[in-house]
Amino acid sequence: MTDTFQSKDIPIIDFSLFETNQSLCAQQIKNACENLGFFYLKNHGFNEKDLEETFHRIKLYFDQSHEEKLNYKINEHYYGYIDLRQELLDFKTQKIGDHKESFNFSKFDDNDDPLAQILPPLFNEKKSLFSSLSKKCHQLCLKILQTLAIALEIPQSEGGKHWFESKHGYDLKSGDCLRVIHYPPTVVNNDQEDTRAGSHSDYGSLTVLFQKDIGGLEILPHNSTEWVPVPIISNCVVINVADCLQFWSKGLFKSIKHRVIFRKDTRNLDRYSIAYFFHAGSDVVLDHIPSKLIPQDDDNTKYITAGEHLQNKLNASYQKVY
Ligand SMILES: O=C(O)CCC(=O)C(=O)O
Ligand SMILES: [Fe+2]
Repeated sequence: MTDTFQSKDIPIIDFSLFETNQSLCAQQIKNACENLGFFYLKNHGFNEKDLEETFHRIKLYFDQSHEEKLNYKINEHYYGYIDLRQELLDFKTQKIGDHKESFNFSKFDDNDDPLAQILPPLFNEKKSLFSSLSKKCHQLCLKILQTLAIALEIPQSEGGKHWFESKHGYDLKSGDCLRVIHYPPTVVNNDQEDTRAGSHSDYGSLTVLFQKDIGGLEILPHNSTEWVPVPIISNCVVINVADCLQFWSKGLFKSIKHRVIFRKDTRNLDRYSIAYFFHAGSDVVLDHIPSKLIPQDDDNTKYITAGEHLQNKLNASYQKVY
């Protein structure tokens, strides 16, 4: 990767290839995960009308009073409402928290588990919209992992293209989270620093990101010093590799830093986005991926679980105790 990397170099992968030419799809996704760790996906299968309706609901939710939102504030499992400035993604350099508020949904339970997350009324009324989005994001990520397993040539005897799947079941306890985010306009004047979301990498295996109307997302490609905008491309979702998959693949797949800045032209506008953070089950041991393309471990390698990996990351990034 050189310093001349530009937005137009971010790969756009046509996911209809998953049905028509899986090995080509696998090669393209593997290349993107190895080189940049960030790519657009078109023909991803999400219904544009449902996404419109979801964004509309999200706006209604964040338009409510602060008191109302605090009735469902984030709990010890990291699900619920997260206040403005409460999260500090770039905890090493930023002095104040991100200029955003968000709501984290746990995975949706079909069995009416009494311990399941209680949703605010505005989300509960449209629960099926959010539950189907959560499940579709999860299924998409499973397919992406299938393509990686194909490209990694994981032997059939080890599970072949399904190797990652049982480790990421929707029914497993994990850090998976559908997050909706509202970035209000900045109140800080021009010569002071403020940011919508500080520089960070994501924690799990993969992230699916839906941006809408207002740009500001930027990436810092591996070995580069220049931030590169990730413009909104209609009908495309953004996929990125996250830290756990980078760790698990011994650095073959890149989890790169990204951030959301206040662009001059849109700093006075609200921005909304939706992210699905896709994780391995908390008890899954991040041991060797059976592929000759993954560097071998030495005998002293100590394996940790996906849950331990995530906890290390989370402990550092929240300012407040719950
Ligand atoms: O809102 C965005 O575009 C990016 C959000 C993000 O990177 C995150 O929440 O991890
Ligand atoms: Fe992120």
